[in-house]
Amino acid sequence: MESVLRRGGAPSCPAPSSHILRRSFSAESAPERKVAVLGAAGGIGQPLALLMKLNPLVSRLALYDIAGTPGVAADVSHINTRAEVKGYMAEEQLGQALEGSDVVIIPAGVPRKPGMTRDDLFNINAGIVKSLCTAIAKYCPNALVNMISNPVNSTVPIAAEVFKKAGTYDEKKLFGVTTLDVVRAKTFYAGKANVPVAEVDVPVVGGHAGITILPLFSQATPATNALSEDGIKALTKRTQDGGTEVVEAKAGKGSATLSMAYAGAIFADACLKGLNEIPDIVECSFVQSSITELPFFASKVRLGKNGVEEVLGLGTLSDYEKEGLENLKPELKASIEKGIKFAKEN
Ligand SMILES: NC(=O)c1ccc[n+]([C@@H]2O[C@H](COP(=O)([O-])OP(=O)(O)OC[C@H]3O[C@@H](n4cnc5c(N)ncnc54)[C@H](O)[C@@H]3O)[C@@H](O)[C@H]2O)c1
Ligand SMILES: O=C(O)C[C@H](O)C(=O)O
Repeated sequence: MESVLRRGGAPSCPAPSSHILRRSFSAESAPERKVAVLGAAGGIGQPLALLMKLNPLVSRLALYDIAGTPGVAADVSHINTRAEVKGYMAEEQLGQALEGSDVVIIPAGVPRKPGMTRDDLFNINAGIVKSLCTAIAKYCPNALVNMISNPVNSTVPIAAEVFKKAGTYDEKKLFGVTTLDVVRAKTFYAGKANVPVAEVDVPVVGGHAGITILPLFSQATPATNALSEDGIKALTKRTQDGGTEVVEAKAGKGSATLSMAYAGAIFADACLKGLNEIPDIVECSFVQSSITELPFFASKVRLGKNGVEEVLGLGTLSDYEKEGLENLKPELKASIEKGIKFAKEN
């Protein structure tokens, strides 16, 4: 089944999920699935908790944060949908939050302020991600991990090293969430190409920071003649700078939260569908990869009952995209190595 999400547009949660679910299961007969959100009381965590509560594929929803989760959990738990919601606060409850989880989503950590790069978050977020992943290795080593915390280009390698040290690493189960780049590329492309956004697909490859974000507009569908070379360059730059656009507009009050929660919900939904063996679920994600010489790379990935079923290739690139690909490699390589070094030394 072609992923409704891949075709594009309209909010996938809950409508497309329900649509797909109707074909496969009734909400009651869908497998039991526990989703944990770590950082659930934050700017992303709260709307993401809401969207996961609306997802009929979720039967248990664990909301964990170092503060504020009882209120968020009580609030979300009143919504009359399938998932049973529990809030967990402070480190001593982290194990309980994680136990039995099928999918763990991590939006824990500090966001950018204007003038900062994602890498400027490394010093704080690397430690947070490391300690959360240590707990995941202990309490739910088989869960699919959806890493949202920035800098994703480094936090995913950190998670991989933590899992390797614990002896639980399975490269099929670790994902850097780059869905927001795809969401942005689709929106910006639809606007400029004058095509219905719900029909648009644009792969975005590479990583999740600045020039490492490489949208492949040459592969965008529906194809268009409406875009000049300069138009494509401008769309590429806007996609790469999408996060900064929001950080600047929020003027010190954080980074993308609502669009990120939407993107995170799309990706978690795809993971759940894969686990439930719904065929042909394809999303872009930053995963362990051998499609380039870099050990982690974002590209289209086919999801299945064990997580990554297949890392799809890059397809045919335009000359402009080929140049972008070569240009991004040094920065992405350095961010990956920085994460690995941190995890090995701490
Ligand atoms: N991957 C992406 O596309 C993407 C998009 C937007 C934001 N982000 C990143 O997501 C992260 C969160 O952003 P936000 O706007 O929600 O920030 P926020 O400050 O609003 O929320 C972060 C939450 O994490 C919690 N937290 C901190 N340490 C924790 C720990 N050890 N365990 C559990 N929870 C902890 C905080 O209490 C807070 O509630 C940032 O790093 C941001 O850069 C990524
Ligand atoms: O830009 C940020 O710092 C947050 C996030 O990575 C985004 O792309 O919106």
